[in-house]
Amino acid sequence: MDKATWRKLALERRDSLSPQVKASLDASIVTWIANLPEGGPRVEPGAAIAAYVPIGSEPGTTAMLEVLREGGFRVLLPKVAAGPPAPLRWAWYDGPESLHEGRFGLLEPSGDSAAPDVLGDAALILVPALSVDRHGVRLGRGAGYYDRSIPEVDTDKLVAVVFDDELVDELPSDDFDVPMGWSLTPGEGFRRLGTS
Ligand SMILES: Nc1nc2c(c(=O)[nH]1)N(C=O)[C@@H](CNc1ccc(C(=O)N[C@@H](CCC(=O)O)C(=O)O)cc1)CN2
Ligand SMILES: Nc1ncnc2c1ncn2[C@@H]1O[C@H](COP(=O)(O)OP(=O)(O)OP(=O)(O)O)[C@@H](O)[C@H]1O
Repeated sequence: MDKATWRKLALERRDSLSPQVKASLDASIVTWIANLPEGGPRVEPGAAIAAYVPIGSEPGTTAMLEVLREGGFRVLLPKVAAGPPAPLRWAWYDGPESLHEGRFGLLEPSGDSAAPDVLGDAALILVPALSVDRHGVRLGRGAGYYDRSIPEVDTDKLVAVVFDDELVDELPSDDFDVPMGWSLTPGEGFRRLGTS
């Protein structure tokens, strides 16, 4: 099965989740994040953590940004620039009222973008994904934004956030795919990838 077919199937499955089931799965994801670093990657108090603003059927809610802030972490969020796919820009999260709609219906911080290399300061990067496999291969939305943004980042800092049935044995991969070191799912929490 090619990436496009995997993507289509994952999106169809996500769209078929009832609002109640989705809300309960999202709440579990928020709890795992609120309990960091328990059971997950090492992060020091006050560290910068890059996250994303979940929209539509994506796993999680903005509550995960709030619990990170309440936990004393500084939160970076991606901003998509105009034009063809390019490395993501990053800005600091400053509360729900500071988010506004950007490209593709995404919610982004309204503040100025930080320096392009600010991602290097992040202790952890929560990466939105449609699926991830046990070797760390991530399936995203297909524009290559994250692959362009994180090539230099340590694998141990990269966490693909997916629903449990989206953690699979093997996905098709390309040379430019940046491997993830962890998955985060509602049922299993943080799990290391790529060790087998
Ligand atoms: N919440 C969230 N934020 C994120 C991502 C994500 O997957 N989720 N990204 C993960 O990379 C980046 C944005 N990547 C995206 C890539 C493609 C499309 C997309 O829907 N493309 C459609 C065109 C839709 C339109 O033109 O309105 C397409 O290509 O068919 C959206 C976002 C950065 N921020
Ligand atoms: N580092 C890179 N530099 C330039 N182009 C890239 C890079 N990484 C990926 N691409 C291009 O991006 C396109 C999409 O890649 P892929 O299907 O892996 O996206 P994805 O990781 O699923 O998407 P996203 O990161 O937006 O969620 C490919 O056509 C590929 O050529």
